[in-house]
Amino acid sequence: MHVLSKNILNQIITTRPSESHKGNYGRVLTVGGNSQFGGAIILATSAVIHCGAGLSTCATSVDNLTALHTIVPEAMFIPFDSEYKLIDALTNADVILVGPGLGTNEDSLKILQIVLQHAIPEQQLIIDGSAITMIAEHHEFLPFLKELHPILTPHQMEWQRLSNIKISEQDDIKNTLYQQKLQSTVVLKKYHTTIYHRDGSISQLAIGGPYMATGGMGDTLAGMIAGFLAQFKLKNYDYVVDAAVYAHSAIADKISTTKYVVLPTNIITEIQSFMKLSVAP
Ligand SMILES: NC(=O)C1=CN([C@@H]2O[C@H](COP(=O)(O)OP(=O)(O)OC[C@H]3O[C@@H](n4cnc5c(N)ncnc54)[C@H](OP(=O)(O)O)[C@@H]3O)[C@@H](O)[C@H]2O)[C@@H](O)CC1
Ligand SMILES: Nc1ncnc2c1ncn2[C@@H]1O[C@H](COP(=O)(O)OP(=O)(O)O)[C@@H](O)[C@H]1O
Ligand SMILES: [Mg+2]
Repeated sequence: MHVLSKNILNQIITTRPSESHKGNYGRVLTVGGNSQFGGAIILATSAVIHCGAGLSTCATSVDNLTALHTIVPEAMFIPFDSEYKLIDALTNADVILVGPGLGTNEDSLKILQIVLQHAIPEQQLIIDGSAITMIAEHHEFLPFLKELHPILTPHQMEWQRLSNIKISEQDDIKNTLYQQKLQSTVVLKKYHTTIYHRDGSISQLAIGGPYMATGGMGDTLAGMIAGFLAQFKLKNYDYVVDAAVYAHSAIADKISTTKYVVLPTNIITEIQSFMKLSVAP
């Protein structure tokens, strides 16, 4: 077990080469946000953009279009119920995040199915929120995980649904056993979030705290992981995931010195300054 420290940040966050353009910093597709949970995908997409991904497209309910463009005009939009537009966007993405606020009804299920069928192992796939809950209920999706090797970001109840390991019984031995079966990276979100990597190594946070317990905090983390993966293209992406998870809680800790609770939008506002300060000297 490796306890993450701030050293991870300046290993990953580097000065950008002058001769570069948006295409060098990754194309991200975020998929989620039904008419009830639009905030989730807007937070995730905002986090992607504030981390520095080059181009971001949000596939969401048309109900969220005005809010999305008001909050992050940098994001492009496609309606997530247009099958051909979704497939086209999936084909063009380097990194795909599916699940924040997607919901779990028949329409959500169809969208998840399209994503899993059209993503390829060369892309980075992050699966969060409702998408994890649906995979837990539809075991026919499990073979896609073994083929695509995604990054799963469950909270403890989502992990219980997927793994059948009760929250009270979740420990590194049981968690690793199931995570290895899935052939996926698992970011198990909790007080001192633990990351189970595909090579069997485990990283853990020793930072973060209850001031982070606000809806949308996990959606923001998922967006940060996507934004980091899009631009920091290391062969060993484990370190990139570790860095994003560390940065999310480190920003929260910093804000919590002057604020009783830390909102996801507070984190998003701080990402750019925090990353600037984290570049290796
Ligand atoms: N602004 C928006 O649009 C927002 C949209 N959102 C979107 O909503 C969708 C549903 O996601 P969800 O996480 O809100 O609900 P769900 O999956 O049912 O889990 C909650 C259940 O699990 C239990 N529980 C136990 N341990 C837990 C733990 N450590 N962490 C958390 N929960 C824990 C918990 O127990 P209880 O609270 O009853 O004690 C409860 O019974 C998803 O797509 C998400 O992206 C949200 O992000 C909010 C902001
Ligand atoms: N007590 C806590 N200590 C540390 N981190 C916390 C605490 N409570 C919540 N968090 C963090 O907040 C996020 C919650 O994720 P999640 O439940 O998926 O939120 P949402 O789906 O509402 O966006 C995770 O990153 C988790 O680690
Ligand atoms: Mg969540």
